[in-house]
Amino acid sequence: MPAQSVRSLPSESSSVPASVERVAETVLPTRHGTFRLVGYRDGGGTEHVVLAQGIDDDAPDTTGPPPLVRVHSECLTGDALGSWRCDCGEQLDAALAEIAREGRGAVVYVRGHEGRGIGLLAKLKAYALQDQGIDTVDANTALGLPVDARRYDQAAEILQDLGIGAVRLLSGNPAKEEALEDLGIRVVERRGLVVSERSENARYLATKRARMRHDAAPVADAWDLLLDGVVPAAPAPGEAEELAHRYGYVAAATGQLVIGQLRQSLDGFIASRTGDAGLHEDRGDQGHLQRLRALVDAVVVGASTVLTEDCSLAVEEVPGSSPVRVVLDAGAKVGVQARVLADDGVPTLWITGLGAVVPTGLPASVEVVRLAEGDFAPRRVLDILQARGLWKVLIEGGGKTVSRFLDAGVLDRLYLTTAPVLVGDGVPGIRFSGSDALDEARSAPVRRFVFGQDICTEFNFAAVR
Ligand SMILES: Nc1nc2c(ncn2[C@@H]2O[C@H](COP(=O)(O)OP(=O)(O)OP(=O)(O)O)[C@@H](O)[C@H]2O)c(=O)[nH]1
Ligand SMILES: [Zn+2]
Repeated sequence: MPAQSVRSLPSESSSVPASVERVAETVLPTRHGTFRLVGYRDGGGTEHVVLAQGIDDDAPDTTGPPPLVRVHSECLTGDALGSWRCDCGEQLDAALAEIAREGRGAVVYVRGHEGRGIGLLAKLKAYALQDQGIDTVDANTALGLPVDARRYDQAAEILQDLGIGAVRLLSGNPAKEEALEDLGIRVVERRGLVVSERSENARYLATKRARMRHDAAPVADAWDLLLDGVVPAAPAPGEAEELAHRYGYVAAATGQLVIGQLRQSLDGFIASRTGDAGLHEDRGDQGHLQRLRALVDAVVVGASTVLTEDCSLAVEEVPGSSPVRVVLDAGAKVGVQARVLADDGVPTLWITGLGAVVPTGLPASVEVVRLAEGDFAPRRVLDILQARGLWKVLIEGGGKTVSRFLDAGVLDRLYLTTAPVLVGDGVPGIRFSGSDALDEARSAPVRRFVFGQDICTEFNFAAVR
């Protein structure tokens, strides 16, 4: 027999009137910023809280769109204990993050909603039944309890008390929208929050969709979140977790971030003495360089690298857009045929010397920046990029360029990958002025990644600055 779809009980079915009373007001600093915390008690004695930002009850802002609002049902196991059986904790976290990002909105944290209104211990009994194979809907019914006993009149009254008559609702549950509308709150938009689908919650999420009319929750793709500058709160084990672990710091960075990367032979060369740079062909780096490019605003290379490798510096193998290309080329030696100067929709900053002769007829996407000879110092280059809004920068090569940025002390991180070959003599990789005493040698906390036969060492210089 096909599973029956269930509607929640209408809010009128409950006997106790809400009639909320505002009891306390303070502030709550959280990892998403500081929220106004307002405490209410309803007519049945249940206590509720609201976390709000940018909401002025006395002078509601009627100019812009209505605020983001989440009416969040209490869930001790999900919200406080980090349970993966449901998506509550992740939704609460995502709602606070979105509200903080907009600087305006409210989470109404509704107590008494535990277990869709049946209470904590009844929910645990329902979990025990689910452990034996029945779904979340039938488990409540088997206990002789309603599938969904939640009422929303207290939430509606709280919103009205805060001067919020219309909302953009953060919820995947159409019943919440209908209940609020019935109670006089205008829902101009409703959308679910991004959550991770895991083996532990997959059945629960599927049942919510199939039997409780929930929308399909937008499932977080960890890489998409990182590209959007968001660190996934609870990435699924496996690739998502690895990506969040490796690159979360790039997504989270708010100010300037300068990352160097270089792949060299074990004895420290990037090419043979004739300039054969075949070392770069098989990177075996699981898309590491592509991912770094996709996460930064600009990628910087020296002219020699462009001349020997004719790289496009584009993001091609992973989802994401190509960063602005920055070519350091005092003598304007890079020819117009070079791929970095191609008219391929990716902007290029061609930084050349004052007297260098630059060909005419360059594509509009190429901006030529002129610098005096002594002005190619790494900090000066970074200032030029920053002035153009390019805050996250990857110094991609070659050996001289990365070494100059390292020597200038401007690298926050350096990925130095060593390939298991010995070149003996050739184009040097990392070389810098160094120091007489070994205890002054550059060091920093490191992480190591194995890329095929290569070892990549990530120096976190920012941690010791
Ligand atoms: N009875 C019961 N309650 C559950 C179960 N899993 C989560 N809950 C409760 O369900 C409530 C959340 O309801 P959901 O249906 O997950 O989501 P929603 O609040 O209706 O919709 P969203 O706004 O999209 O989160 C919380 O109070 C949880 O404690 C379960 O298996 N059985
Ligand atoms: Zn939950």
